[in-house]
Amino acid sequence: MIKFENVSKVYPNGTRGLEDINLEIEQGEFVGIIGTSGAGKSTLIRTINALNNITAGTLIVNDTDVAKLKGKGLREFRKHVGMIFQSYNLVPRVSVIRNVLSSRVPNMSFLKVCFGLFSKEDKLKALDALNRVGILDKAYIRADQLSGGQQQRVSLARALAQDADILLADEPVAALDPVTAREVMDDFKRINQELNKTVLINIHHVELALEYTDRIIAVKKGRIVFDGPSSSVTQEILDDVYRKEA
Ligand SMILES: Nc1ncnc2c1ncn2[C@@H]1O[C@H](COP(=O)(O)OP(=O)(O)OP(=O)(O)O)[C@@H](O)[C@H]1O
Repeated sequence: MIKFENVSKVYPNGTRGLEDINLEIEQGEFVGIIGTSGAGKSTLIRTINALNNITAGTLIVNDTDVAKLKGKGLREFRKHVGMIFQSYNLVPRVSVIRNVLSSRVPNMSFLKVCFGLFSKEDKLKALDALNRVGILDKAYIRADQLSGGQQQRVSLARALAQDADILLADEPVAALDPVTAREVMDDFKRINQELNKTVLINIHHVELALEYTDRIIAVKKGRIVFDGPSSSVTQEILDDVYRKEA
């Protein structure tokens, strides 16, 4: 479970990223986070794996007080939270399977990492993850030889092979054409349903968010202005979320 209690985030330059956020997300939810550019969507999801530290309030993720984490505890915690970026963040000149296996590195000894000695279990896990996103046949191809949609699937497979139970995706389909974007959203949906992973997606494509996610959280100026079932989002709510204010 993810629980924000009166969480705020002020960046070192004084910009207020989040303002008094109160939120509970149960394991297995599929949540879309919407809002205008600069509203605080990325800040919100990046606090969950402590990529952004919070400056007030309490953030509990799977019974862990995230603000108190450091060193080994933080590394251990991050194994449970996978991150998927708009730009895929793959190692381009390396095979797909090596990219997916990189998620297993935190579980390995230094020497094994140096020699690339992944266990049979790790390899099977990586292949299973690639199979789940439909690109098992690409396992031994270099990552930079794949299309954008395929690269995003590798990124998703990497998060799955990590055994994360929470997947945070920051604009995962923004760089993809409409058909490929849907295919990747289908993957997220399937993984959410089959594996009961919590999925939080920052997404500018509102129609995709409404169609695929179960719950919408709308952010405006660092505050939550709507939180409810995707099916209950009306045009009036969207007009309010996206209204530019002077
Ligand atoms: N590292 C930073 N230092 C200072 N201010 C920041 C930093 N990162 C984000 N901000 C500011 O915090 C606010 C929220 O930004 P955030 O990136 O979370 O918005 P967003 O909703 O994800 O926007 P977008 O859709 O454009 O990615 C903005 O005013 C932004 O300028």
